[in-house]
Amino acid sequence: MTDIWAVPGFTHVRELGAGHSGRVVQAMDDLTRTPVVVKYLDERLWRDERFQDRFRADARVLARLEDPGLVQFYEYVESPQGAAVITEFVEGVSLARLLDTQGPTGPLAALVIFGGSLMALEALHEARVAHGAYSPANVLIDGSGTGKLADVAVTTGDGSDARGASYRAPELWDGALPGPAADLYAATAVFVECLTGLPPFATKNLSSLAKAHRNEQVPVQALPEPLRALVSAGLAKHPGDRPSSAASLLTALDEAATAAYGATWEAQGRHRLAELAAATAATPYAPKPPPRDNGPVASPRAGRRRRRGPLLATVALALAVILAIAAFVGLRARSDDTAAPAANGTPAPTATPTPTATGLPQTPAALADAIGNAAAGRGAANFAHRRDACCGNATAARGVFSFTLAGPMASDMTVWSPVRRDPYARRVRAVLIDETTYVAFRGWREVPAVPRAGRADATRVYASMAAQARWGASVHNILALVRSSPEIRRSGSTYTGTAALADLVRDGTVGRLYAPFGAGARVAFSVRVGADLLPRSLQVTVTPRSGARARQVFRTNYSGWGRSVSIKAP
Ligand SMILES: Nc1ncnc2c1ncn2[C@@H]1O[C@H](COP(=O)(O)OP(=O)(O)OP(=O)(O)O)[C@@H](O)[C@H]1O
Repeated sequence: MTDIWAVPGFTHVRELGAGHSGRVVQAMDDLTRTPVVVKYLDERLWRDERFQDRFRADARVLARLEDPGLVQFYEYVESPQGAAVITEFVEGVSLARLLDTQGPTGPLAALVIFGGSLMALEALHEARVAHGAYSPANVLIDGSGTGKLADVAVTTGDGSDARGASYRAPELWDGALPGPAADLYAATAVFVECLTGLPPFATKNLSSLAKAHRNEQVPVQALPEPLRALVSAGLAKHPGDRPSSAASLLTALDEAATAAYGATWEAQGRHRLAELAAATAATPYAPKPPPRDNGPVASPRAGRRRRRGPLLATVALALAVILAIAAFVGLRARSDDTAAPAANGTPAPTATPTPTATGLPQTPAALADAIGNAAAGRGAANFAHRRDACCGNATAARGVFSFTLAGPMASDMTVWSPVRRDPYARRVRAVLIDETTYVAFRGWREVPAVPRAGRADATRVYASMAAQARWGASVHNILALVRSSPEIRRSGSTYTGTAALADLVRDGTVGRLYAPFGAGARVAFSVRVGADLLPRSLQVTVTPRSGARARQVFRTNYSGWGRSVSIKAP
């Protein structure tokens, strides 16, 4: 029985819950002391050979896939007693719980959730894996308002999960296996729920729900007008009529959002989402047991929200504001736990005591000084960096850097293209010291910062990817972004702002990162700090004047601040 089997090498900390696909336990990796989640698969799944075959293949891909929008997959363990999936532990709340306790999120936060999910789905689909069970229960939102998709590919796809039925694409009701187009349908259905509080077809039982998904018109009248076309496209009945990829739906989303809500929609939406996540974390919650597989399938949240009167909504809002303030302290206190697992599996050192909210920096200059001093005091950290681009140029890197306020950061990293079949998808080590980059591609080679004329060979391409990752992940980048922002907004431990591109380009260190985007590009950022004011994550979105089609997103997670490193030329 799965209930009595425990994966060796992990100490259970607490039960997180049990869903359709299994029992979920927070645990500690005994070797690396990293917090993880162990999902013990339901017997129905691990005894299903078709599931096993498919999941083994997906697990091999997922173990190599790193994306800030996906709960990091670590390992799939099989034994005669059961099977378990080991993943990253996310300190946060599920979107299901957020919707359950807070109701609709408002359009900007809904767009941030939808956009973040599409970005993660694009990474998955590029790797030829479908999520297969996208639903609010499988979107986890951390304290900075960043969503991560959990439970990737953990589904038989046989439609036996009644709770997922509200998001299930028409073709799945007809027996097709889950594919990318079904993921787009599910993500759009969840977007509708974020906007309205109800999934698109909130009907009573499986057969009328199946009929609605197959035949009923999408009810877009209740949605904000500028977002209707997005929903109609994502919920097209025929998979072939939906957008051709998550990236193309994301482009449409960005264009619609910018036209309707202005250039700062994303920063505002993330801010709102972080507030909602904080209020959710502070709201007592007892999830309802999942509906019986053939029972009513309308979202368990639906009935409750439909009955909410205006008075109740006002009281709930007031309570949420109070709780958000209370939750802020709690989230900050725990923020060290949320750092990405270190590149070498070493968890971050223990946090210093939480400062009070009134002691936090309030202006861009004060924040930059506080972060710079904190980082210089620790001197080194692990980082995981990813640059997602609409059309090529994607880069992933993971490693360690050393930081001083005066000089450029020295970095020792592994760098690669996360795009499948890209000629640079092979992982290569690079060491960057001052103006020199050393790349280990067919033996170590030294590449000067200003390359000689001539065709770029692989070593030089990797050197340029590593240089971008170094500056993209750098503390200098955070400081330049914060300093060039006319104002910053704080929500919990996350600061958001909009930086001035011209100032960034003039910056002697990170300028070369932004120069190619040209005048008129829009730079929005959000940086999450720990209680010790050390950076934990950074997200930067650069939208050139040419629009969303050329949009680039840089994301970096930091951990292991204060580790001792010595980065030397190889
Ligand atoms: N990686 C994770 N980090 C933190 N919490 C998690 C993680 N994965 C799941 N959880 C939490 O564990 C609980 C149970 O998760 P589970 O996946 O079983 O729920 P579910 O999605 O409702 O079920 P299912 O997908 O199996 O139908 C949920 O509260 C979920 O938020």
